[in-house]
Amino acid sequence: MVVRSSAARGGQRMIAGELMITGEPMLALPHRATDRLTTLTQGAQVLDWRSGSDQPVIWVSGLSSFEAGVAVRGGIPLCLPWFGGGPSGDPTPKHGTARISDWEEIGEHQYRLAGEPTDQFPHAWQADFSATADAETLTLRLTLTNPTEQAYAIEELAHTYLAVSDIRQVQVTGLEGVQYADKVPGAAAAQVVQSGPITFTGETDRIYASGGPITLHDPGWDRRLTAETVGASSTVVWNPWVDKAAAMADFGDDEWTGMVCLESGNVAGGALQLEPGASHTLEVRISLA
Ligand SMILES: O=P(O)(O)OC[C@H]1O[C@H](O)[C@H](O)[C@@H](O)[C@@H]1O
Repeated sequence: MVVRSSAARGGQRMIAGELMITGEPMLALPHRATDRLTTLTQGAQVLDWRSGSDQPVIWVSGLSSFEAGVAVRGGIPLCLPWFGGGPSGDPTPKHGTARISDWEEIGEHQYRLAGEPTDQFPHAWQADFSATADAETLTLRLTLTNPTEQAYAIEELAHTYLAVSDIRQVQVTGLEGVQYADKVPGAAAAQVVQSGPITFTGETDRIYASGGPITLHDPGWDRRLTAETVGASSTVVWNPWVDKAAAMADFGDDEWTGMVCLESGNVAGGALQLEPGASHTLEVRISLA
């Protein structure tokens, strides 16, 4: 099922809670909508945060599919137990199994998933996720537990899609002097050090070796958003720009101007090492500054 695009809704951004209120059968996936938050059972994915800002904070593509087993384009997918193609580049599905799995709802915006060993990731794991929000702050908590008797490395990432007025006008600060791997095809393989604020002038896809804190400055909406973390060693920054946006079926050709992904977690060289029986909690707080 394809949710009608924002354009088809008269320029209004699709707001998941609104779907409940109007009773339109548009959001086919099981979800929970409360005053501030909408989360999906699939992926334990935050779909919307109705903050105190006049403008949306969380971005969802007007072309996203909301079919079971298909990744939703937008919100906050959780990439787990690997990110991208994992350390070897081989595992599929991309970004791990968690975002397309049904989690068990154990409370209001609280979910649990018991990951079974697979060929791609031959270890059991458990994930507990919760999201809480008020007008100023959205807080995510993801606890990973290794229930096995073997230590292993595991990747995790809160893949936050943020709405912006115009990607060409925004800046991200907080990663100055931090090393990053540039994943844009054709980029040099060597690590680069960030010099000054991040600005966007083309396809951007980077893994920074720092969990922040970072600030997104959006002069067009006269807004600043901060992302503070506990237990994160990586930040991924992504905007597909023109060609990659056009190549994605679930991404509007012009939508790249209105979004940026600022993703927090532990990936690549910063993957978690989990000892037998050990747990690790990642906390991400996104606030209006
Ligand atoms: O299209 P998806 O599988 O949802 O991935 C969307 C994007 O996610 C991350 O930001 C990666 O760094 C990008 O390389 C990727 O293109």
